[in-house]
Amino acid sequence: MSTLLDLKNITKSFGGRTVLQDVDLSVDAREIVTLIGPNGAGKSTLMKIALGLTAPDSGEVGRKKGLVIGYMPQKLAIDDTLPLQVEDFLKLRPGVTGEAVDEVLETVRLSRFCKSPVQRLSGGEMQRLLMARALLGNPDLLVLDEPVQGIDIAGQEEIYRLIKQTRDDRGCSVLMISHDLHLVMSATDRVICLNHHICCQGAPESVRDNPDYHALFAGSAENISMYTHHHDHHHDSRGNIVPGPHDEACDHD
Ligand SMILES: Nc1ncnc2c1ncn2[C@@H]1O[C@H](COP(=O)(O)OP(=O)(O)OP(=O)(O)O)[C@@H](O)[C@H]1O
Repeated sequence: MSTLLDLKNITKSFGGRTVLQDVDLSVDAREIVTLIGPNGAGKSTLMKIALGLTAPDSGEVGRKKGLVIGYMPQKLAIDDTLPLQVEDFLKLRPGVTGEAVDEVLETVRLSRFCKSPVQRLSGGEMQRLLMARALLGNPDLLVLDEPVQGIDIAGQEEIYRLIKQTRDDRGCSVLMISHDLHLVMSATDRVICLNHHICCQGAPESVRDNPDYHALFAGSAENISMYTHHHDHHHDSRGNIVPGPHDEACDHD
């Protein structure tokens, strides 16, 4: 199986504060990998390092030769007064053909909106349009930064379904950030639970049942009271790793 992305021992600090400590991240061909973790855990920083937008302080970043990446940002602000139809927005990409635009609009199920002003799209439709734009270059790897932020549950389910369908149909890999393990479960092969370092990773079901996941999302993970966990580390108030168990972090035991 070929590996598209291979990051090893990535460490990154900002202003003397360690945001990523010895983090490994790999994405194989046709694999869907989801990064989850609390606010400020370093997810976007790791993604930017993977994309080559930020340099790590140390560690190795390997990308498959000739790798084409399609990036979908969290949000895109478009001036309300700008007269811009959905299909014109996609045609802004240099060298894109009308045929390619029709094809990606079909993929994200927005064909019927091709003449609509982008400002009239709902939150979920706008996210699908951003996904269409990311697909225009026929990427080997689709990188999605919180693709469902601010979208209602039905819209979220649709986008996750679409992501999985896109991988199945196009054979591309996906790396995405999410805050919600429950919703991404059906649309991901591997979940990496990040809080400055990798707390746990694996198939979604194994992460869901992992005590470290429950410790990280204490209070928000479902059925939290059912779990008893024994950590070999905890996090201080700045998120740094401190060896040994922490009674406060285990309040819900
Ligand atoms: N360019 C920067 N300069 C200084 N600090 C930064 C920079 N980029 C990120 N940080 C800090 O690094 C930490 C991790 O940020 P990052 O955006 O990677 O977290 P995240 O897990 O994506 O968070 P969220 O879920 O809130 O988006 C945060 O405390 C952030 O303030």
